[in-house]
Amino acid sequence: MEVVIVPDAAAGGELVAEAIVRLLNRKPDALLGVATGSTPLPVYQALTARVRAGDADVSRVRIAQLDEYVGLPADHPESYRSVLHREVLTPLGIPLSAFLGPDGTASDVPAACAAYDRALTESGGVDLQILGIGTDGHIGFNEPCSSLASRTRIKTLTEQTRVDNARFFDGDITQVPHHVITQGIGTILEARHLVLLATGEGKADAVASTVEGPISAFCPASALQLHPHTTIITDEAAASKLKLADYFRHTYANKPAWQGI
Ligand SMILES: N[C@@H]1[C@@H](O)[C@H](O)[C@@H](COP(=O)(O)O)O[C@@H]1O
Repeated sequence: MEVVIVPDAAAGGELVAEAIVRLLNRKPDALLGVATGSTPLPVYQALTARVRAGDADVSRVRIAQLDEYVGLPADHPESYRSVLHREVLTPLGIPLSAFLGPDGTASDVPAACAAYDRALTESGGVDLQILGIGTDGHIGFNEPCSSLASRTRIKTLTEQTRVDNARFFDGDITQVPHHVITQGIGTILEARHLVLLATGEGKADAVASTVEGPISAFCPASALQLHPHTTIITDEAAASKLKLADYFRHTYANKPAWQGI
């Protein structure tokens, strides 16, 4: 697990955009796993700038969704499909035909979950998965005590996550769905490169548990310790509870630039 402490969210966005540019130059039809939430937005902005500057061609890239609310119509502005359309596909000029995601409106949700999990495998697997982290250590919508071997399935949100996400629903928690579809932790761990971003003091405990805590379903993101290629990118505030922060800084400062993340 590599931990990179960056001065601010914009620097983190540029670092991840650079990793995606390198990936696309090596594999133009890469499957890029994207997350919602406010943390990854600087990545999408930096990537859009790099693509517009001609550094990478996204005409063959494919995009995979991490999670989705159950029951929100697909065209609801806060369905994750709509959010990703707005924040990722439209700015990058990627057509919907290149987008893979679960159907949050399906009448048979377990079947929709299994179909999406299968589709990810059949499409060759995710090459680079962008992740945010919840204040309780969730990744995707795998809440604490999710099985570390879980596959894509329906989950129930904790009260804390619904409170955190109410800001996207005019601050009204009653509008935040209780149920979601999320790639499982086992599914997420199949991506070739996992890049988790965390910014702000509110994520400091979750980051410390993820990086330095025991591997435990109580902090779902700690499962990333099992993955051979995980990069954790944090700002100073989110890194503030890491005991090994100086070691991580030293390691990254002495890494050859050609190596990337
Ligand atoms: N399902 C999403 C997660 O994928 C995201 O990581 C988390 C944190 O969001 P933010 O980056 O806005 O703090 O929010 C939601 O719960």
